[in-house]
Amino acid sequence: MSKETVYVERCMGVNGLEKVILTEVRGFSAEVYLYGGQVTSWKNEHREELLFLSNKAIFKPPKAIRGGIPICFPQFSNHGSLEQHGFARNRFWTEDLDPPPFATNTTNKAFIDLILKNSEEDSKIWPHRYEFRLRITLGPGGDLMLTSRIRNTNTDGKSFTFTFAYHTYFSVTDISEVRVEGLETLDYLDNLKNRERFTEQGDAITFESEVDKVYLSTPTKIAILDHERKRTFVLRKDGLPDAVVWNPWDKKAKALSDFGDDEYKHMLCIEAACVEKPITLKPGEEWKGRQEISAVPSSYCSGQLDPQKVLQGG
Ligand SMILES: O=P(O)(O)OC[C@H]1O[C@H](O)[C@H](O)[C@@H](O)[C@@H]1O
Repeated sequence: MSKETVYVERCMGVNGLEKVILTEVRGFSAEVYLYGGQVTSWKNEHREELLFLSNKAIFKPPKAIRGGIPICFPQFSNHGSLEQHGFARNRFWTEDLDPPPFATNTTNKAFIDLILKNSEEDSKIWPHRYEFRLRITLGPGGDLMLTSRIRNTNTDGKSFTFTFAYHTYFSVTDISEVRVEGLETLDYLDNLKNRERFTEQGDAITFESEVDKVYLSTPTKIAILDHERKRTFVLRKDGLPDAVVWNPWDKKAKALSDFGDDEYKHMLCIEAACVEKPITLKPGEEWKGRQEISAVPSSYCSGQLDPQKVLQGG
């Protein structure tokens, strides 16, 4: 008798924190912690982990979990008076049992709806009422989709403004063998140079030192090529014009207490974001931001493998 797929399973994760495991028929899976509303794992049909999660990640509030896909809301980075990356990543989300319908109906079965609302405590630092609905879906082909719907439910007539990011940590074999496509020639703000604005030169983005840049008005599709593993991640986004690229490299890695000294070699953050032009919502208005990631064999998507290596059969 064939084992039936359990698409959504609720269980306990590290330190007794609640988590949800999504599984698809072909064997892909994803894990989501209610703490942070955070994806911490995304595996392909061979059970290979596709996201980076630090060996030193701390699963203990109020610390945010280092890795996976933290949600930065209502503030990205330190662009404002709130704590770094806002508070959504270290709050307990709840399951949204009756979410409003989506415009497009799909037949996906492996998904979970989460919700975060204002609390009395948070109102002291961010005096607004809101409903943040997050749907996390694992598609039949293994794609991981995150859809955020944020609604202003203020009753005092006030608008609110926020910045946002899906802070995705991709797992890569060797950062010095990784190339990012889709951000060439774009303008970016360099966080390592007081957010000064520059224009990207050259035709490929590769990595040989610390990087912390906010690329502006990027295309909706970005590819991350892991040459060594011959795997390409394709990130598609909607409603999120910017893309943050971050790798702490050796020195900054050492300064992070929840990050191994050498782990920077095996991760790259590419973050679908809205940073340069914050979003403002009037009471009753809703904003939607979507990210979809997939992992495909490199030759399929790029067609730009190193000719030298191709010739040598490497
Ligand atoms: O250490 P965290 O608060 O999680 O932030 C990690 C990183 O997130 C983003 O990528 C920012 O652009 C970086 O400046 C920051 O260092």
